[in-house]
Amino acid sequence: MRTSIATVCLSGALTEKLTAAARAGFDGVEVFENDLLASPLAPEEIRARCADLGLSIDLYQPMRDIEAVPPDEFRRNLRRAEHKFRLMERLGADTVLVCSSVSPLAVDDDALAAFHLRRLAELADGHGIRVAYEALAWGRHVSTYDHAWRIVEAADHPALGTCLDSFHILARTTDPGDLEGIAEIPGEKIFFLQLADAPLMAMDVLQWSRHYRCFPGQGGFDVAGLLRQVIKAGYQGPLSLEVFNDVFRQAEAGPTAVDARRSLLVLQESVGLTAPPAPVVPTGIAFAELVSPDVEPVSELLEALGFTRTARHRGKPVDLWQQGEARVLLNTGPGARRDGTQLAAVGLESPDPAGAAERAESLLAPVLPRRRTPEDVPLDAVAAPDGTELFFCATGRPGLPDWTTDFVPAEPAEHTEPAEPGALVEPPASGTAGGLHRIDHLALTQPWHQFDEAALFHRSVLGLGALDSVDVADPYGLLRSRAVTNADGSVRIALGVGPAPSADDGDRAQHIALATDDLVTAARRFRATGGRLLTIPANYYDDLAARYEFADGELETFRELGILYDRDADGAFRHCYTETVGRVFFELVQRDAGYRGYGAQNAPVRLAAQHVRRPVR
Ligand SMILES: O=C(O)c1ccc(O)c(O)c1
Ligand SMILES: [Mg+2]
Repeated sequence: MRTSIATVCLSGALTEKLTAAARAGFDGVEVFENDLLASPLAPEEIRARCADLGLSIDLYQPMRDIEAVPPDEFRRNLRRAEHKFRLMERLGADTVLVCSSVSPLAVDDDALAAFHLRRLAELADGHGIRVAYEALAWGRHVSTYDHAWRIVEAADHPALGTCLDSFHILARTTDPGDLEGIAEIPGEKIFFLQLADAPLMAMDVLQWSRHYRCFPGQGGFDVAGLLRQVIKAGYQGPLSLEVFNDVFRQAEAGPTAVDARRSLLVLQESVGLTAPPAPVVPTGIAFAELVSPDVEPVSELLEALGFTRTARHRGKPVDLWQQGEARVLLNTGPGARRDGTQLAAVGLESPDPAGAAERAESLLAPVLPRRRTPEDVPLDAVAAPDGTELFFCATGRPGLPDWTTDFVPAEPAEHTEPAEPGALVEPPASGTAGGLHRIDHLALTQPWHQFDEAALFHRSVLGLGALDSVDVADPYGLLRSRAVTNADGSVRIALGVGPAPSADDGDRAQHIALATDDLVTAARRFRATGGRLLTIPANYYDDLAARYEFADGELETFRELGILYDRDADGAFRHCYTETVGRVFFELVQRDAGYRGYGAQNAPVRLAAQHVRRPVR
């Protein structure tokens, strides 16, 4: 089906919006009246610009407060409509959206509403224009799709149909039975379909609609269930996104348009309209790559954690540090000097790296060059919305490109023969010196305007499942966090976001959580080798003592080492934190098999402790 996007979804001037929509691959747009009014371009010029960009103008909107008003008012409305129809002819738009009236002048009289809409449709017809009547969820007398349809049916004019908007429908009902009436509407009388999702919130519906809509798949509505009914009805028009959202209004139009189109691609797949390459769910974290201009502090930290530098890239200043199954690449190449120490890339162990990349590409993930230098093993990689490079890896699996073959053992120094594929998969002789054996999870703080996009990206592109988002109090704002994981928890990524645009985007913290079976021993070893753990206030431990019972001496040990504790119905979680280098710190975690969380309960205390250690700017 054709895809379309309302100009109100995107930031910027009309021409910027149109360019962004076209670049993201939309077929058409809904032109919002305000965007046209504010544009220096004449309607003919807008029409030409759209044509140049390959965009159709699928809808002009909105027209308000037309129907069921006193005769004088209606006469004025027709005059207004005549103006707009002439404008639409110049624009080359053949469908206009009419919202159900919110005017205090409107009366509760369906027959009158039908009569007025019929008169409007007759006038529109003379200009070759169709009228699509939409029930606003807060309409004065008409606020449901079935009511709007009854009026359209009664008006009985070929140039009059209805517009369905998933927000207005799903904001008013969560009962799938209430959607079944949609399939009863003749498909050709559904003139337009607007799609939006929204987080489930208990608030005034108009405010909810105007500020919190999001793209399908980013909220809590069953947009797919609604779309199935619309398809069942025989609807043939475009799938159009209409999202009013305070964040998207500020964010750059280009990336927002891509996020929007990805959401539609995923929605179309979910109802069986399209069949892109299936997701290939990652089965583990092959490596985390840090780039850093400060080799020494990072190396010292890795050493104190018990990592061993086992290999070096044969062509670049990239070292492989290993401990058990935990692998950290430390890249000190030219790119490293730009932004300080940060987590720049993640290797995801993939059953089918090429298939994973095809899936990602089909969902508009930027594909990265397969080789960083001509000698490198060709690896499939894409960029996540925050710029993190995701490599789809096959570590030591014959027949597939193996990233470890680009590395040669670090010792002895003169040894430069390329290693056999898989040669580095075995833990080095040092084994798990620090008692840490794998990466438990990665935590990536997203740019403030990309949180919803990031969650949708990781779910749809990587096939990970998303947990509910949680709010976490930071001393200087409220953070949101949402984890995405695979089924067995061998891949866990905690996506986070700050409260507002950060003054310095480089502040976005990232961390690597390393798993241990014995946190107390691991923490002691870390300290004994010169590592510094984040200090946690005594008040926290007094509170723990009130909430849980501990074995003799356990709480005192936690207090001494700065270990935080949480539990859910299925198990306990013990964790502590290293100091931060650049944007990056490490977490040491001991997770009982059943525990599913990330210690969010403790995050406010941890965040406050990290602020104490960092100079306030
Ligand atoms: O919030 C509004 O006024 C408004 C306008 C046009 C629409 O299509 C809509 O769904 C809402
Ligand atoms: Mg709408």
